[in-house]
Amino acid sequence: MCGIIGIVSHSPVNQLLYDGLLVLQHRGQDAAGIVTAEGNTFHMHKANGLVRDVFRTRDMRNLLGNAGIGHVRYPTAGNAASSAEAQPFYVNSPFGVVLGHNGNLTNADQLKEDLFRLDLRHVNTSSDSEVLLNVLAHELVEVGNSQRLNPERIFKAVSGVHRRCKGAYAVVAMIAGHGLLAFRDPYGIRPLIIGSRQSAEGMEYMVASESVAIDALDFKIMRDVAPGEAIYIDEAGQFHSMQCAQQHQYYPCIFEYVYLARPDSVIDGVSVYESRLRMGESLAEKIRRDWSHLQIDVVIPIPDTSRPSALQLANQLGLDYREGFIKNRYIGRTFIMPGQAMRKKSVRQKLNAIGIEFKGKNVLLVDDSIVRGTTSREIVQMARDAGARQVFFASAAPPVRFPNVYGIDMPTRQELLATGRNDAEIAREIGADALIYQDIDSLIDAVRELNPGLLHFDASCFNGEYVTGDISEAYLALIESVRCNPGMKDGKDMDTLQLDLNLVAGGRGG
Ligand SMILES: O=P(O)(O)OC[C@H]1O[C@H](OP(=O)(O)OP(=O)(O)O)[C@H](O)[C@@H]1O
Ligand SMILES: NC(=O)CC[C@H](N)C(=O)O
Ligand SMILES: [Mg+2]
Repeated sequence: MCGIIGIVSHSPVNQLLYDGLLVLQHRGQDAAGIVTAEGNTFHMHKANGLVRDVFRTRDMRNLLGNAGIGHVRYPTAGNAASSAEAQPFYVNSPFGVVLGHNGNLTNADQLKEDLFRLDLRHVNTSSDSEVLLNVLAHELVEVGNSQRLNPERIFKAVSGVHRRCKGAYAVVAMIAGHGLLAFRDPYGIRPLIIGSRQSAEGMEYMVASESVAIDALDFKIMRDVAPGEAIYIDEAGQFHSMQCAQQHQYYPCIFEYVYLARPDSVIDGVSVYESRLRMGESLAEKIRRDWSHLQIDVVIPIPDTSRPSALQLANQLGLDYREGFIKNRYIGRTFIMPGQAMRKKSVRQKLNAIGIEFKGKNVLLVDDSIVRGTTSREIVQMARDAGARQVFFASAAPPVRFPNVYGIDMPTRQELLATGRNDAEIAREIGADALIYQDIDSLIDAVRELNPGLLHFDASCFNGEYVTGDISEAYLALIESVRCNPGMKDGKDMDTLQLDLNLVAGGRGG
């Protein structure tokens, strides 16, 4: 999950894009970038780091123009450390296209090979997003046939992207001399929402990963971009939209509601905050039903994301809710940091216990999820060190047992605490006296009750069902071997691996 934003205005957009990226910072802390369009010229600045560190005043001054796109990166593919993979990406033909991507392509290797062999396009990074940009550029060439692009041709090119790309993609792009294009994959796995506002000179539009950016920039929410749909705002400020996928159906990622999104966002008609309250309610029901023998003195959230669930859980059970852990506001989200050593160190730097809330008490710690167990292991120990008698742990999400291949960086089963372990074994691993997980059906109900129109969700990290239908055991094994053998990224080994991936992709008709 990265954060993306695009704005078409009647006045300079550099500050708006910067402010929008700031409120999407929770979606990616590794790199940030902005491209603005001034006539046919793009101005770009991107680098590794947080938004506030990447953009200096001189960079902002250079970002001229009344339209632009921005990106905050949380890497899932390619090289996390490489600033060459910061987004947006640029390609000079046709016309000049820039693109920012949230998600992960599951057939990127096959596409890269096809681009080189069939489309005569070279992609020099290992980023799947640069592959996506080149597929879009190629499709734009195909439909344009050296003429100026119009909405119809642009939408036809997006249909071509849908035909070729597999996986998850929410995209913002700009075509030089034309306008702003945004689209969402045919399952709508990653979120994308549109806003507008009336200015003295006419309508202005924006698209963003989350509604919180639309609120913060004082635009009004129009609606979510539908799965498979594309939005195009031309140079004259005219709004166009079209369904570009032959088959399309909502399968939004349920982990957005569990952890990724900000609680003050509304995604696909569901308030993230309210869904978290409901997760707390159903967890409370489960405790009342199956765990009534636990003598709980106090409920303590693990800041930040679990707070609404923990609060509602305590309310439902008539228990005290206390802030037993204080969060250092200058440390970012630990789950989306690269590397286990950094994540582990940061939990201790980020959270500290308040002794009186633990001393001699039986505490129920509530977190939104347990993924690698980095947070829960440390936190249970901190509760014990602070004098807790018994430490119980509740997770507002079910066990995470399967890799995510759609834009969340958890590609290997080995790193997931719950893979191959039952609840009792997981409780032992994190050192808890009892462990209560949300049931998958209750999680889905908690979200769906807020928008009954959402019939399906991508819940693959909980149930192992991959909606795109192209995820084989061989694919997962290869992704894991790349992750577990970083040495294989160089030289012959990587070539062998690349070949294997192509065979896997080819074998399934990709
Ligand atoms: O089992 P783990 O691998 O530790 O992952 C799960 C933890 O990571 C996240 O917290 P994070 O610190 O990223 O962000 P938050 O402040 O939004 O809760 C999440 O809220 C859990 O606390
Ligand atoms: N989390 C994401 O959306 C990642 C986007 C892209 N796959 C990258 O690695 O940069
Ligand atoms: Mg957390």
